[in-house]
Amino acid sequence: MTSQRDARSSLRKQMRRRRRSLTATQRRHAALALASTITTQLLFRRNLRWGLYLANDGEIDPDVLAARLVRCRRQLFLPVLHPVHHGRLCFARFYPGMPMMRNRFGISEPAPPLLTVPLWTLSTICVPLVAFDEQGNRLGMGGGFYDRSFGRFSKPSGAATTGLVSRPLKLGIAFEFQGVERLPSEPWDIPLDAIASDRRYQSTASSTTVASEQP
Ligand SMILES: Nc1nc2c(c(=O)[nH]1)N(C=O)[C@@H](CNc1ccc(C(=O)N[C@@H](CCC(=O)O)C(=O)O)cc1)CN2
Ligand SMILES: Nc1ncnc2c1ncn2[C@@H]1O[C@H](COP(=O)(O)OP(=O)(O)OP(=O)(O)O)[C@@H](O)[C@H]1O
Repeated sequence: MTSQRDARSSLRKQMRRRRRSLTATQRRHAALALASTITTQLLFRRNLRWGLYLANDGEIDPDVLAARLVRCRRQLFLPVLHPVHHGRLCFARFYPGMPMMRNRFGISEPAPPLLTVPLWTLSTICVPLVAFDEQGNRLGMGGGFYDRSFGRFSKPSGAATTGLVSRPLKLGIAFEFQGVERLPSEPWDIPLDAIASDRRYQSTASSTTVASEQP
């Protein structure tokens, strides 16, 4: 158990170092390529409400994707550290130019008063990754925020599901080099439905259905 924790921790360090070491040009190319891998998918046209993130610690930047979503009149939401439920995230509507404040990790988030929405009302949540595997297992920054937030909505039951549609679609976002053959999963890990990188878009083995709605 401890060795598994050590392995995750050293992989986290290694991947974080590698992504921070990219040049500005490499980052720009990757951000453009990432946007292309997503905008060519059906879900880009179908899905209206997108959870994104503001790049931090060398993460692949979804800013080009965000600009294209805004141009296509999609609604954007950003994660905010939950003010009441410690260790969880809530998602707040984001408008370019709105007032922002830094959270305790130094990441900008929409400032109060917040327009938060239930997680299941989003169609896609782009999840920042430190590492991932083909099965949809993920390694994040180690706070457990996404796992805790997804936990209640992971099963295709109740309000999160209408017919075959399971919401939100959990779309992991990363540089291609962050992919590893096999990540040991922990009991609390919620697998991703799909992964988008600067090279490809791929549904994972854990994926059930693609969340979609007509504009
Ligand atoms: N862009 C982005 N936003 C995000 C996340 C993320 O991974 N990326 N999160 C995903 O969960 C949440 C924030 N979680 C985070 C967890 C740890 C650290 C971090 O830098 N940890 C430091 C030690 C922090 C400390 O002083 O306690 C470190 O590991 O160096 C950052 C964000 C919500 N927003
Ligand atoms: N659903 C949960 N309920 C309670 N504790 C949890 C849950 N999910 C994760 N944790 C706790 O959070 C800690 C960090 O988990 P983990 O290493 O999987 O984070 P991560 O997936 O890398 O981070 P993040 O989800 O923020 O990207 C773990 O030690 C675990 O105890």
